[in-house]
Amino acid sequence: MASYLRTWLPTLSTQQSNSRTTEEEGSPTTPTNPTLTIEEPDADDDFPPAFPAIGSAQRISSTPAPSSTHLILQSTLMPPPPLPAPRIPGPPAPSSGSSLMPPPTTTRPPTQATKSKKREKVVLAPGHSPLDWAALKTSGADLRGGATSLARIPPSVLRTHNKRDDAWAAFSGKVYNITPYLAFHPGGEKELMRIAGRDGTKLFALTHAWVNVDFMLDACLVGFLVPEPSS
Ligand code: HEM
Repeated sequence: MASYLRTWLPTLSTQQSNSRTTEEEGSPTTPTNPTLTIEEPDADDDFPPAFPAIGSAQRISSTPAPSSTHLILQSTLMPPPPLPAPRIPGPPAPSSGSSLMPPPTTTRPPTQATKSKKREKVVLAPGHSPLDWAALKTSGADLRGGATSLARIPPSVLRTHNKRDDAWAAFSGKVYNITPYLAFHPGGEKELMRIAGRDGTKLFALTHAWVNVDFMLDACLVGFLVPEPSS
């Protein structure tokens, strides 16, 4: 069968002969014309061609499969694993990164210094949500307490507007009538009244610097804070 195939596949025959020559390092005895080299079927001759072909790029690039002897050889060369450290009974290492113990900060009760000041949750009256304030602002209602023009307001004048029904406060040089906003303030009326009649820039920035006071109270602007006139 192999001889028959070789007659039809001369290239295969040539390849086989060549590969055998390379493997056996023998002298090349194969004639150049494969059609003339019809050999008798031989049991020893029935071997498949080398795959990948000898000298092919595939064979060169592929690494040889590790044989069992190769593995054994490698393992004998490997150093033995380190012995575990002997366990010494005693107190656990303090705040070791690998320890499974919880950090002492979570096991110790909080001291007075670590306790934060509790913020009281303010419940706004119905109809006093931030959306309601936005609607009131754009409604055209008088939120300036009767002021028709923007005034120059010294600290002495500002101080007189410190009542619940007449409260002004200054923020970054601008004076606002905060009275209509008191009931809408998410932080509560009490907190907002702390700056009634004075400059609240610092306290405002400390509490919530992210709030845009100029936008929220633009309809409440009554004037600008100016230095006290010299007498
Ligand atoms: C007129 C100026 C002010 C405006 C327009 C204003 C506006 C606001 C707004 C919009 C919030 C909600 C912020 C948020 O949820 O992120 C808020 C919360 C708050 N404000 Fe003001 N605020 C003013 C002045 C003040 C002042 C002077 C204080 C006094 C300390 C204060 C104390 C608070 C507090 C404690 C909260 C938190 C409320 C909470 O967590 O529920 N605010 N304010």
